[in-house]
Amino acid sequence: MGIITASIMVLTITWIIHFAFRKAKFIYDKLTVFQGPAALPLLGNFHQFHFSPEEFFEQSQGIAYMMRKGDERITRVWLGGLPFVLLYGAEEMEAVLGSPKMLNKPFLYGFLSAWIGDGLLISKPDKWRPRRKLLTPTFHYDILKDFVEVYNRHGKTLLSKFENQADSGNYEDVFHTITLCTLDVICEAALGTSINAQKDPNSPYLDAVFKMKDIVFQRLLRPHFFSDTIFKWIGRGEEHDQCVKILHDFTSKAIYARKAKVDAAGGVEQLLAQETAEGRRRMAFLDLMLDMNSKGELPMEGICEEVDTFTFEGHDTTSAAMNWFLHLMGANPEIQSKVQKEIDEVLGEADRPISYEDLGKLKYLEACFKETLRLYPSVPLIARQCVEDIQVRGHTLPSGTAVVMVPSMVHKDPRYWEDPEIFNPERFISGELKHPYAYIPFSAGSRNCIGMRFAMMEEKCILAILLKNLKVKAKLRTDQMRVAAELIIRPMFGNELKFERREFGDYTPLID
Ligand code: HEM
Repeated sequence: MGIITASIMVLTITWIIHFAFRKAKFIYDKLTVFQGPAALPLLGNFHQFHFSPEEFFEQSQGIAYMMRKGDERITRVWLGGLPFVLLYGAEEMEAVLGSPKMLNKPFLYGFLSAWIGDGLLISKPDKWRPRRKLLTPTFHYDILKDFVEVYNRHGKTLLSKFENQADSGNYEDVFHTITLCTLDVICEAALGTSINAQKDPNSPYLDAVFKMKDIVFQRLLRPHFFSDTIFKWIGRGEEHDQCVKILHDFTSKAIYARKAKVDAAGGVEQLLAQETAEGRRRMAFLDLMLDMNSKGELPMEGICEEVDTFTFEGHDTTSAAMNWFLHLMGANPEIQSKVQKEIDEVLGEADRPISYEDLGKLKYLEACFKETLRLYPSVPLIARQCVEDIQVRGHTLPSGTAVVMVPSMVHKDPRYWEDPEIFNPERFISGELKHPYAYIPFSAGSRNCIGMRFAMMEEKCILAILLKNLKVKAKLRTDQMRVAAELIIRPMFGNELKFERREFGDYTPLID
């Protein structure tokens, strides 16, 4: 019996090794057609990378540029035994992002799962498909209109902070201040309750949000912490678990409290009608999801993971974009004046809230925002996992390969963009995209950003409030700014801005 068991074990192990070896060889053979830096056995290109926010991203882009072959924008990198393929051409992006076979995310996204569960951002296609179909109508304009009041209110709080800064006459790094504002917006939109981040920035919830992002990012940079066991044992596992508890306690308390109100009123519609009659109707994504729950379409657990997903994905991305936009305004005074002229024309002199209709008229501001995202797409890398072989420009990307797409590179490809380094919003007014996948700040294809319209409206509203009332100047020129790529891209030396109050009709630039 012992001999039989031992023989079966030996045969099984031999078969596994044989299978793994054949698979590795298959992948290796397929990937050798792509250019990439020379790799060492087992280590791959690991030793050639510097795993820091300012270096890793720059190095990856540098390698990708250096290794390009003809018209192809494909580079291969081995991190240890793991094959990665970097793509940065529009055709290549289309082959991946437009493919129904490429909906899986690589394991690295899983480091977020303790926080955002199996929500839209990281779920596997079988779970993702029906969930995305269910939630897409939630982001329709008819619903988003209701959030304009939320953008206005939190935008005004941000304005009052910057007005105080204007009175001091100092340059200050505004990155964190803006993040608190976008957190206020997304938490209220998702949960229906205000977290008052701008007024009370020291709450345990906020502390946990910032710590958790740092923990996840630090883990991404340290492959020896990829294993859960090692991470828990010698990494920041304990701190991680404490943060997750605080984050989940906070959101589930709000979710279950709202559910209790819905149940007591006899349904979401009844509760909203009651609240409207009392003059305090405030819609949130949560209400829509609780309605889905009452129809048996979405379990409570699903609501929790999607609320956490929206709050995670919906605050840093919008904050990064708003920060870069203000930097670019502060570095390009003529363009700033043009935006202010449009704001004055659309909003007039009176101090009034911005309406949904106003947002539709702010075309030049929108072009400036799109141009900001071209130069500084908030999400530095978009990745997919091949679970079957796919064809990219006549080559096979074998199953098992992780594909990493770099939006900032396709956004600066001279084949699609004239003078790609220049901040020129006019290109979004007059020009047409030369390729639909040449501009992908919100990703593209069926797994693109579900919050894109929400984000565009939020940004336009808050930025119009700020620029209606303030002039801005950036301390550094754009060519002096360096990018640090974390979960989002941020200005490495901070975003130092100075403000001055402005009146209707004043288009003179702010000078030192
Ligand atoms: C300027 C702001 C934003 C930018 C640049 C942005 C960008 C992106 C990108 C590039 C992706 C694809 C990520 C990937 O596949 O790895 C994505 C996905 C996603 N975003 Fe956004 N995002 C923004 C704002 C928002 C907001 C405000 C929300 C929520 C209200 C949101 C919710 C999501 C969700 C849930 C996904 C996953 C979608 C899916 O896989 O079905 N995003 N976003």
